[in-house]
Amino acid sequence: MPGKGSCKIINAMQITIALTKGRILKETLPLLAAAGLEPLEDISKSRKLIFPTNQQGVRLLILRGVDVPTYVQHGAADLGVAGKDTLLEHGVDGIYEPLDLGIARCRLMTAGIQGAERPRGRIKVATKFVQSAKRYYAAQGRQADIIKLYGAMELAPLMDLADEIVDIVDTGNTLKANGLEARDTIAHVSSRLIVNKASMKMKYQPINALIEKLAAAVKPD
Ligand SMILES: Nc1ncnc2c1ncn2[C@@H]1O[C@H](COP(=O)(O)OP(=O)(O)OP(=O)(O)O)[C@@H](O)[C@H]1O
Ligand SMILES: O=P(O)(O)OC[C@H]1O[C@H](OP(=O)(O)OP(=O)(O)O)[C@H](O)[C@@H]1O
Repeated sequence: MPGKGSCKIINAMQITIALTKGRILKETLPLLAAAGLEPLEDISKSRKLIFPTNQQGVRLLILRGVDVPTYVQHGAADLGVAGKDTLLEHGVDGIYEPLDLGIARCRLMTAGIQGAERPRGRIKVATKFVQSAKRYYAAQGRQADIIKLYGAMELAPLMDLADEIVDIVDTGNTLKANGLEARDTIAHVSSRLIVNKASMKMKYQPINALIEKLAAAVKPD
């Protein structure tokens, strides 16, 4: 018969993984499957946010990307998968980043109107990546007024809301379709496995086993 304390031990071994929904989720699920971890139902056909898996005690949370580091930082999830762009914005206090999963690759870049001269003095920059933009322009010695947007950044230079934007670029098609050109690369982005620092200590064995299996599943560059 299990004693009173055994429940705690089982809970301590519960592993919660926060996944970023959308394009990252699509690329994460095959990696998890290769590591032997699969949700018990089709996530794409469900409105649920928590999914048990084929491994007892391991569950998946489906979140917006921006919320994944928050769940992991506070220990509401032990592990997470998030884009490097999101991690650069959020900061990595209380979080380890042990593995580059090599998925959802893109670049965080500055962009502006095709052929337009870049302003010399103070520059207006529209972006949802406020922290990364601030750091980037400061490192360049440029004075920048950062305007926070939540999407469709490409519109900002066209409507004269901003001189430049800081956004994700992959093929460059979105910029081109809107008459913009990519300028400087701020960061190379891919999705990372992140781990709560306390969880890494308390649940070292199962977490490390998962990291090793995922590392083996990651495609080399
Ligand atoms: N065109 C792209 N190619 C490859 N990876 C991308 C691309 N766009 C975004 N990503 C990566 O995927 C992550 C999620 O982007 P996605 O566009 O799916 O969601 P979002 O619009 O940023 O967030 P939400 O849907 O929560 O508002 C980004 O944080 C980035 O790491
Ligand atoms: O260089 P490209 O290949 O065109 O990709 C870049 C675009 O991809 C992302 O948007 P997404 O397609 O995810 O749409 P979103 O606006 O919903 O984020 C990102 O915000 C860029 O707009």
